[in-house]
Amino acid sequence: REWNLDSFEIGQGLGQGLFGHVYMVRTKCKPKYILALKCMYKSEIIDHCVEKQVRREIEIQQNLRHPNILRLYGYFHDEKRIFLMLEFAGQGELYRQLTKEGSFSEKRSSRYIDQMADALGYLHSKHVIHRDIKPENLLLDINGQLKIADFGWSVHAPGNRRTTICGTLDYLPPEMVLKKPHSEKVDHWTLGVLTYEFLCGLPPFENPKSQLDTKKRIAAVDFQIPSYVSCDAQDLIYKLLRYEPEKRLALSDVSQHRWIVKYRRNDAKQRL
Ligand SMILES: O=C(Cc1cc(-c2ccc3c(-c4nc5ccccc5[nH]4)n[nH]c3c2)n[nH]1)Nc1cccc(F)c1
Repeated sequence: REWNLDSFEIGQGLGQGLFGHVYMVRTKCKPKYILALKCMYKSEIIDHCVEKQVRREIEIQQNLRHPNILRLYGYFHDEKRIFLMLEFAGQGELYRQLTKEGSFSEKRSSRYIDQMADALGYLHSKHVIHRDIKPENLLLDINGQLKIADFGWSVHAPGNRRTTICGTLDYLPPEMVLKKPHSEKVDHWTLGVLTYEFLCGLPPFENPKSQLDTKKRIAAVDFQIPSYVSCDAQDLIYKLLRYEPEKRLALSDVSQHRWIVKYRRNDAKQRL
């Protein structure tokens, strides 16, 4: 069926950034779907020479189906703009909650990492890597389920972006900082950075005053884990933040790690 702007009632703005504004919208005809409509100007995409990436991103995202990856239902365009029909995530940006709460509990962090490992395993099975996963690119649906939304193209209300437009180094593995070839193992490293950040409120190699120092610390895998972090969580972080990509814990082993299983098992118990 043909979608166009007239198919929707436009609601509140959800965020904006480099290439576009995102609005909460509802389909006019029944069944009334709520979704996030992203509007990007063709002129801006052309000015930034990212036309190919946008096409590729649309192509990739349309074929992804996973409970922890934000859906791209479809897209349409008029003479000036491209519109993306994206899944609406009812609890918004995970990053806002992390900033507001400071850090997450071990149980909450463990569940998010479990969901991310599952989503990354799925992406790697489709040979999709480096999804630029950082808290700014993670959304939460109405049930608190994590959704990876690849904001490679931007999308953040001004002010809540923690870093400059050029993006942050905090999540890059040594091989990318040292401009060496990289594999899907970059995502394993990032998972370790995120585990640390959910529990401690800050990424392990951050130095807000010096990007150079952050690079040095990443290349030297120079980080300390605060003692309030449980031994199980520390064990997982040490097994992901390894200099050698092939030594990083496999995603299937992350899902079976005791720090992940112990909270998931409680779920099962509750269901019984
Ligand atoms: O740009 C994105 C990713 C993306 C996702 C979003 C986005 C932003 C916000 C939301 C939200 C949302 N829900 C909220 C609830 C409360 C407060 C804020 C909220 N934002 N739901 N779904 C979203 C989706 N913007 N951009 N994808 C993409 C895909 C293909 C081609 C391309 F160029 C880009």
